[in-house]
Amino acid sequence: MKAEGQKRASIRNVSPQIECGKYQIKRIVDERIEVEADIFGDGHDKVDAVLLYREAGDENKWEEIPMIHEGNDHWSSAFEGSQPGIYEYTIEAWIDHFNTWRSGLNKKIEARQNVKTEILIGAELMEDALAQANSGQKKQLRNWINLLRDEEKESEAISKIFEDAVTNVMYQTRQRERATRYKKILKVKVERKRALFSAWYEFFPRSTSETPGKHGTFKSSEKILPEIANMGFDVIYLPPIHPIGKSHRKGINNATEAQPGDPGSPWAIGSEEGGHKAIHPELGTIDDFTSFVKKAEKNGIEVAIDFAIQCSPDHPYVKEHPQWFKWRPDGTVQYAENPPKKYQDVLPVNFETEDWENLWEELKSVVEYWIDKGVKIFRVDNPHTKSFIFWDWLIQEINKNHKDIIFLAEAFTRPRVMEELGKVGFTQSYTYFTWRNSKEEFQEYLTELTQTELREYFRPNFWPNTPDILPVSLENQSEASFLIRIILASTLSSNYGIYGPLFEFGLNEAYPGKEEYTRSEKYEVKHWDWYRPTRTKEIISQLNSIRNENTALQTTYNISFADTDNDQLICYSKIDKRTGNKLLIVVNLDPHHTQSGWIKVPLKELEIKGHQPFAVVDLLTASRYIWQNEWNYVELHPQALPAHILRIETTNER
Ligand SMILES: O=P(O)(O)O[C@H]1O[C@H](CO)[C@@H](O[C@H]2O[C@H](CO)[C@@H](O)[C@H](O)[C@H]2O)[C@H](O)[C@H]1O
Repeated sequence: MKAEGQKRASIRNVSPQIECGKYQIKRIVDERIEVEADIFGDGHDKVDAVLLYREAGDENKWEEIPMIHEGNDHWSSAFEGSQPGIYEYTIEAWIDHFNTWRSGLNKKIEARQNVKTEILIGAELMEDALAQANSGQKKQLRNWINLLRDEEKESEAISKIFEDAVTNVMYQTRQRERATRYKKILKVKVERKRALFSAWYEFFPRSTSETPGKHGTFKSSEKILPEIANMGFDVIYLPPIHPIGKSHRKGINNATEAQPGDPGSPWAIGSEEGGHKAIHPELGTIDDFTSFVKKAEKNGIEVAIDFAIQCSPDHPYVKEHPQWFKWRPDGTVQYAENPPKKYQDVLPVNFETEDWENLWEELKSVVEYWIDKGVKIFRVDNPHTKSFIFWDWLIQEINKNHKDIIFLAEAFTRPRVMEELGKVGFTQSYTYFTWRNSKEEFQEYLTELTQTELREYFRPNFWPNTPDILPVSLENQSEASFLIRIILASTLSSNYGIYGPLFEFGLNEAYPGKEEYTRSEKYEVKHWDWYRPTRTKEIISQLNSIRNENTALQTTYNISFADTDNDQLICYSKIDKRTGNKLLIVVNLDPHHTQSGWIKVPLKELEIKGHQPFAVVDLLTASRYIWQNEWNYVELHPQALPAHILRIETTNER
């Protein structure tokens, strides 16, 4: 290229990008993508730069946004994706000759030097700009050139040079052939809002019958939808809904042998009644399922199903595609595991099979089958025991025709492995929240999730409990512990979920020596009084309404921790600058004792002027307080309410 050797701007350290642009970063619609870089030229000439972005596939149609110099050669700008899809972005920078000349001229004027020649150079720069100008701009440029060349009008010329009109025209007509384009085109996956803001409720449809001892169905599950909607959940997640195998079926309390009548674990997918595209007959028919999905939608709830790639020995795949399993010399397949857990009732699929292409296509067809039945959210079971390269392919393939599909990675494993799943495209991920307990642990973990590179690709979903986990923080604990955990989950993270109705009923009995529920629903049909009111239920409804009404709780990435003088009190602010919604949350982490102390309100971040009174309203109790100082006293009784969710009202309001 002709101008290649004339390029003088350097663009370095561009962020965000993951592993040199190998993976896409993640955002939702209308969420800002702040792009930063070090941009500089040789010598002392001034540089300028623009951020370029476009929807992928829209070749050549770049939108441009000026970049701002933040100082020390560091530049920034931001853009947003207006609809779900892949967007591309890059940077272009160049030596800004006009601005360089004008600031030199200014210095000479200030030093009272003769600027006659300088002004003539300015006229030449304007002449160069004519080639890029439209007809209106050409007219303006010619007038200014004449003025700059008129020796009689030097002072008029000087004041013209510094006018905004000149700045604008010279900016719009700048020469770009010597501009440097950043060497890479980076990508961001823009998703629908639910990818970042969701409240999940997991339950077993088989436990929804009104008659004790009877197997629940999709029809009986429909009846409890209003109850779940009243609590404010917007995603229902169902454990696998497919036929359950009989061979090596598990019994009560994870027994490796079932007794007659034991229903088996729903994750033991597949029997002579069908596999991953079939419905467990006792739950109903495919029509019952689609009707359930529609009823849920009417209640403002999306249905998420489980995608567990494993097969009971009775699954049709085992006979039809034996090449997808790793057979041992004794003619058996080693059962699946997630060490130290053993899944004796299921066979893992072998992702190293020679027939991997057919396997991948079949699994893709499973996801598409359920999308066709109205499902848009998949909770993926143990994705870390399947190959990353498969997930990378599958998620991209599905997103080609369905940009609104959400995949939640259920991987409680090593950090690097969980991170890789986020990188290859999982929309949301389960986290270590379940095992974080102290103020220091929460602060450290949230800082890692929101302030490091993880922020770009790992979207957390916080779960206080799951059918597999009754954590120590809830085991044998009272209502206060359940409230503390759900207040933390729903306010620290914009995506959160619970396994009900055990959570709202406060069920807390663990299997001896394990972090699991005793007599787990995973191996039994239960009978619950779904309509039993509990205080936890009431507070969950309140929390979900607060989340819906306060945009500051609709992202995880605006958290900022505040000082407290008591380690049992954790305090954090959440601010939405666009809407002006400002919250300050204080939680007593001690479920057994009243804790009191002083919290330091981040006045600057909340835009409160020091020593001016401001009102805070507790959204949980509607109590209103006027505070004046930076440090304020709080006292939280866990048996009453273990937290304040304070909305900062207008400053100076009494
Ligand atoms: O391995 P995780 O702890 O992440 O748990 C998930 O996957 C398990 C395997 O699918 C699943 O385990 C349940 O189903 C198994 C297969 O039927 C059975 O052997 C286990 O005893 C049972 O817990 C677990 O529920 C799921 O969340």
